[in-house]
Amino acid sequence: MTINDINFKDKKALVRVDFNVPLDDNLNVTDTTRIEAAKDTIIHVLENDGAVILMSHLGRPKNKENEFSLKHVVEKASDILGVQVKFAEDCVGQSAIQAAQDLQSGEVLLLENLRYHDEEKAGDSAFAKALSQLGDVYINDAFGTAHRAHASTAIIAQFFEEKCFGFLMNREIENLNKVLETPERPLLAILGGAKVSSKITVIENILQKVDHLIIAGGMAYTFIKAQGGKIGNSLVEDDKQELALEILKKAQEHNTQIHLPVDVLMADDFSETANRKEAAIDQIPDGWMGLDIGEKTQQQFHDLIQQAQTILWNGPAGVFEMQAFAQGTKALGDAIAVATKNGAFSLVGGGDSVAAVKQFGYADKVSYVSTGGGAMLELLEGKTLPGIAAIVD
Ligand SMILES: Nc1ncnc2c1ncn2[C@@H]1O[C@H](COP(=O)(O)OP(=O)(O)O)[C@@H](O)[C@H]1O
Ligand SMILES: O=C(OP(=O)(O)O)[C@H](O)COP(=O)(O)O
Repeated sequence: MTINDINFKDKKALVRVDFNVPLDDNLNVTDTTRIEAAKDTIIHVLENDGAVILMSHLGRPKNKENEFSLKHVVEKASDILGVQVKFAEDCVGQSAIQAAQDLQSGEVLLLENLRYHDEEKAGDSAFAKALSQLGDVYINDAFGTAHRAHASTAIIAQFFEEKCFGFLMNREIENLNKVLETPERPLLAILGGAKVSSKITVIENILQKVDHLIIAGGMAYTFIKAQGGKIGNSLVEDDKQELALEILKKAQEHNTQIHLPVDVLMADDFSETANRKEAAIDQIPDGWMGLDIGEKTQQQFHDLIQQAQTILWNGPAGVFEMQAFAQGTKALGDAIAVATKNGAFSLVGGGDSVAAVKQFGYADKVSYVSTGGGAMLELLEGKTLPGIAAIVD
């Protein structure tokens, strides 16, 4: 059953969205991407004479702290949707039931943070049932939370006859499939970021599928050291060196070419004002650390990216949060933008990678930017996401 098969007339659609958006110190929303991404699903229900009840979590509250209240999101959501969004002080109980009952077709109601109740994360069945009684149809459009087996994502679906994914969820799955299932080749994956250990399953799963794999960022030094290189004080996970060698060997078996940086921009301190120098990647002296890829590497990666037909990017090439070490990540973004303009399909995902792409102005120059961090990584690891399985099953 897809969203287009459902008749929403005079029905209330209970829509799980991921409105887990960043707020500043004054509790204003600073990035509206996830709200905008859910818009077409919400508008579809309204245009088909239904009403929408939105449910989401915000942050990781412990004790119903005000800073995690979804009331801070109401104004931005109203602006984006072009409809005044109503708000229920709780997601279950009398206030929620009354607000849902009063809701008319064409109206939108946002429920208070699901995680104000421990039952949400516990995947509590009675809580899921109570939520389900607010609506007639269930739509899951919360891709960013699809890797969580929570009440509103994985448990609630069983209480509905009519249930489906929203448009965002469909888009995310479709675009990921363009990379993982039916890529135009050559397929290139670029993995960066800080730790090998947090992405090891991604590397292992990706290795079997891609033609080329670039390993950049802080992750690269564990591979360089494992091969006998001198990495000075660069980030390293010594207990993962053996694994790094195994990965290099496996890549050969799969005929996958792994590309590591050949040079590095190093610094004598982890700070914006540190002294900086370029060096060969395996010749970093003690007291220095690699914080970005060097110019030669940027050029090599640029050329490699131009040869790819499908490009997946997760994880920055350096400490891009500091301007002094942002150049390598910018160069990757630039190269991917050029390749995309020339016809390649490019997908970017991961919290920090997406932040970098937006910060440097490449969000509109790649084919698809995922709204999921952890969710996208788990899909890349080859896992089935509970939020997806609950609808498909
Ligand atoms: N050479 C490096 N040394 C230390 N940290 C690095 C290095 N390169 C990148 N990083 C850091 O990695 C972090 C991002 O990693 P990660 O969370 O794995 O990315 P993503 O969220 O895109 O999956 C950034 O904070 C960045 O500063
Ligand atoms: O922002 C989210 O995850 P992400 O930062 O990995 O994309 C989701 O809303 C999930 O939140 P959670 O990691 O608190 O379960």
